[in-house]
Amino acid sequence: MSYPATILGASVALCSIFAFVISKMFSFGRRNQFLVNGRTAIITGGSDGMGRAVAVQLAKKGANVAVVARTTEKLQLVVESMNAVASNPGKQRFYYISADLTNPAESERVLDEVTKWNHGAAPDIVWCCAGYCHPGFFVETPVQTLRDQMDTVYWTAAYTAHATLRKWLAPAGLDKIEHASQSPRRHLIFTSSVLAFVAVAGYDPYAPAKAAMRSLSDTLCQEIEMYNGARRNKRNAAPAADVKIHTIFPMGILSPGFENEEKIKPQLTKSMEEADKPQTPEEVAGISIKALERGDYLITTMLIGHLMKGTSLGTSPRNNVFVDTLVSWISSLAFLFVIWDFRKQAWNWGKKHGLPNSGKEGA
Ligand SMILES: NC(=O)C1=CN([C@@H]2O[C@H](COP(=O)(O)OP(=O)(O)OC[C@H]3O[C@@H](n4cnc5c(N)ncnc54)[C@H](OP(=O)(O)O)[C@@H]3O)[C@@H](O)[C@H]2O)C=CC1
Ligand SMILES: CCCCCCCCCCCCCCCC(=O)[C@@H](N)CO
Repeated sequence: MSYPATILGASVALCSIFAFVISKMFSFGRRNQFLVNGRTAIITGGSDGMGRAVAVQLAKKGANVAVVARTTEKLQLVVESMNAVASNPGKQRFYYISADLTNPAESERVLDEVTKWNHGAAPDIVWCCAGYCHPGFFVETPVQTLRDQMDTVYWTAAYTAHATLRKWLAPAGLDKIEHASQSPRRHLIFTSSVLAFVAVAGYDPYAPAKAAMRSLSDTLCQEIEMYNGARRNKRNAAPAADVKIHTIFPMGILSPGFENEEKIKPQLTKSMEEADKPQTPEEVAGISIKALERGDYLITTMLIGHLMKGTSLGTSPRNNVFVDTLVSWISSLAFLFVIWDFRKQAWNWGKKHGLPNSGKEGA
């Protein structure tokens, strides 16, 4: 092992032990911040991969769940799985809607249809998981694919958020405004990627859309406080419940989507992300739900993910000021090495193999 790698490893290990101890100290005895039992959730992209795992786990915890995606057959299977694990089989209800969420009118239809199904009440939890990744180098990728990625990754989430927040933030009649203690908060959850924190060559069509989602999340997270504050103004109309925003930043997830992306992923990209050991959708869903229960805002699912977030905290609200600050100090040093290493890997790749398509027919 080389000298910088040893120092890096030692500091990472020390930092994680320290961070773990401090975070345990702070979270001891805290209330569950993500109540799902008896509440109603929409999961977009709920027919496969992480979205499906989230849907099944929320069903297990007692939620009513509506899953949304395009393919009906897969959605029906998920409804069966949710029925099989429901903790309160007589009472819980499950539903699916086939919709292409790249169309904003469809996002509105989904919210309206679920509200109707939920006896006229808007859902309590909306978790955006829809999306897939089309990796490739920028100039090798047709412009239409670049646009498609923005549509499926960013816009499906932004449209869903827009339709949801328009319902949640509409002023309720004074009699409908409930005290924070009576009405648990509503949660809007985005699913981004660690690629919003750290650049990896070959993710040009996809990473910008995930970074845009993080920016929307940060901006909303600030703006939503105005609406939450308005609920403490006793004289005027205000939203019926407080709203919290969260974003999940997974590393690789062993899903059908991931299998497809592996088939077209450039070798250089594969070698850069070698340190990533993909997790199962169930692991990612479970870790994310635990973090939501702690009340976390920007959520990563494993050590390398925590470090990638640490180097890119910017002005995002912190989960824990001490732990996040400590990790960001370590990360900012560790990534000085990674930035240099990634650029060197790219340069060496070109030197060894030439242009990406050289030697291929029609290049
Ligand atoms: N897999 C990975 O390595 C990583 C994934 N992520 C992100 O996590 C999320 C889940 O990924 P993953 O578990 O791989 O999911 P999958 O690719 O396995 O499943 C994607 C889901 O989204 C649905 N979907 C796709 N396009 C649309 C659309 N236009 N309208 C409605 N639904 C749509 C799919 O159903 P259907 O096709 O029937 O519409 C399916 O339910 C995605 O946002 C992804 O970008 C983040 C980091 C890593
Ligand atoms: C000391 C710290 C060392 C850190 C090394 C950095 C390692 C980079 C790993 C990159 C992982 C990229 C996962 C992409 C997930 C994703 O979004 C796609 N699969 C799309 O679906």
